[in-house]
Amino acid sequence: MSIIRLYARVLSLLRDEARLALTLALANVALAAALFAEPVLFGRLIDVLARAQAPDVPLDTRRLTLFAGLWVAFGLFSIAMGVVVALHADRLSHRRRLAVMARLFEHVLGLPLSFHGENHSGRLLKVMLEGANGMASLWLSFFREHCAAFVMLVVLLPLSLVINLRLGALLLVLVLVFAVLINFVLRRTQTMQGTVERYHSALAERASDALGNVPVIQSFTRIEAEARALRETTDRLLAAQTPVLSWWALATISTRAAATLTILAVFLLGTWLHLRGEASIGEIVTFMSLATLLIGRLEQAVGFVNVLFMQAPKIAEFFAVADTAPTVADRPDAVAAGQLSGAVTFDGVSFSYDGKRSAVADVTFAVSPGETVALVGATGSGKSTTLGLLYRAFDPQSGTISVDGRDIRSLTLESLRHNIGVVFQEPMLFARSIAENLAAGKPDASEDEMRAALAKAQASEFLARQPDGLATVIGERGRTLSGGERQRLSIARVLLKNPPILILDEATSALDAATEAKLQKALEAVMAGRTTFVIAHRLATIRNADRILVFSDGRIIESGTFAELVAKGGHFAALARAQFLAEAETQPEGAGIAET
Ligand SMILES: Nc1ncnc2c1ncn2[C@@H]1O[C@H](COP(=O)(O)OP(=O)(O)OP(=O)(O)O)[C@@H](O)[C@H]1O
Repeated sequence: MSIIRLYARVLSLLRDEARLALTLALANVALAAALFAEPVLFGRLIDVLARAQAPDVPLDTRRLTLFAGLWVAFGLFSIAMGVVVALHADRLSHRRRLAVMARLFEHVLGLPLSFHGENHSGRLLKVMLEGANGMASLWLSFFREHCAAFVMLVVLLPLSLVINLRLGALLLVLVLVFAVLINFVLRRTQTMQGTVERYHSALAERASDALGNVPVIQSFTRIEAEARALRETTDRLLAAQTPVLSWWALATISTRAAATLTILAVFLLGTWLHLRGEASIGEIVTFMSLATLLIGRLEQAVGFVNVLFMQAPKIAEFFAVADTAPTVADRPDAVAAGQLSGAVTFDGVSFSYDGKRSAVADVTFAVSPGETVALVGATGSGKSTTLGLLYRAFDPQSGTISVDGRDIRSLTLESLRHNIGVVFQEPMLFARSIAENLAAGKPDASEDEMRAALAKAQASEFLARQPDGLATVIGERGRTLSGGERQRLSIARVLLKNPPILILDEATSALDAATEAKLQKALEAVMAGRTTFVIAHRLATIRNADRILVFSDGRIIESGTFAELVAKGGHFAALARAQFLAEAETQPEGAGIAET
């Protein structure tokens, strides 16, 4: 996207407050006009005074008072306008900054998991904050300085030509020199600044990745290595940034030099014209003031291009995220699902993350409401992906998934997901209070309901240990809790949601045998009357499933009850035998499959 188009898009984001923005722009024009009047009036005053120097010419007090009065009036008007613009421009840009940030935040939350898989949260946070801040600085500078500066340039130049053609031409040459110079520097540095921004994003990603994994860094004694890696990125960033800064420093110095030379040239040319009787002293004074004003505006314009240039890559990244269309979205004719009963059908469903290798291949099965179906198979065989397709974390490339006979793509996403509760492999908790985490399951849940859900999830006793009970804040991703406590909390969360379809993705894997056995009973009570999908590596936990689907390389290779599959003597039977051996070796008196 060219820098001009980018800027136009940034300004177009003010359309929600178009009237205020337009008023501010007009106030800027008025300001520019008022500022222009000052040097002209000053010149006129000098001429009135100069004329009175001649013998027999009295001082024209009427004109003197008129010009002085007008000058005061324009001065006061400029101050008043300036205050109005500064005050409202500030508020407007802050309001819009927060609004675009909030809009992008909502948009990003709705983007598919595949997008989040490819984009680190640290990078996204940086894009959101820096992009919005960059736009705010452009809006602010547009209303505070640049709108007036550009209007003045457009108005000043032709007017100065009208006042004195030759002196005006000098100013025109100056503007052209500025334009050529800035264009040259822009072209030289645009790609470089893009690289700089990529390093900035990499830096944000690397730092937030490290901060999210402090336990690993400390236990693997990686502090020095991580700090070194970060320094390497900052060194690369600096190496890319330095030439850009040098070019812009050169541009600033050159424009300053051109400005000084122009002022000098105006003075010399003006004096020469005056000596030839072709320009009055007032005209020279007017032109000197005009040139100073114009140079001030030109330098502002250069400053603006510089700000725009530095912010452009950040804003471009912001727009790139904002333009990412959710691949999983409501169809225009999608309807609300209402309360589903939970009959689930997969018909020839295939899905690939990268478009090359299938994560799920031609999966077909049907589940009646209230049935419990277990998915087993080697790690990476496609179990989680299959169930992710059910709540439309992604859409399959081929095949159909239906609930209660209705294609899930004909239902609104929100109403479909309302009917499905997921206990994820990683508990995924918020760094908020226990109550707030539970409220994700049921926003209006009462304290009693929360306590009941925690009791069902075998979490009452751990709640009692928390210093502030339900109000206890549990740290980033629930870090202040043990793995088992996190899992019980996430189970309580889904119990509060009370959905007709339940997905338990390794829900009990972090629990000790005794808690797991207790929770298993609680889960069985919860599972009754709901369609439940269970992913479990420990086959003991799925002994009572109505049906077991055995996955290998994304395909279902066997299906049946526990007894049927063991009797069949295939893949599952081998898996079961291996686990009996493993459990017999490590837990001679433990709860092996035979005992549960
Ligand atoms: N977000 C992702 N992007 C790309 N590939 C992925 C993604 N998630 C999973 N995969 C790949 O898809 C395949 C199936 O993964 P999936 O998580 O469904 O397996 P699984 O059977 O649930 O494994 P596990 O038992 O270890 O949880 C794997 O090869 C995995 O590497």
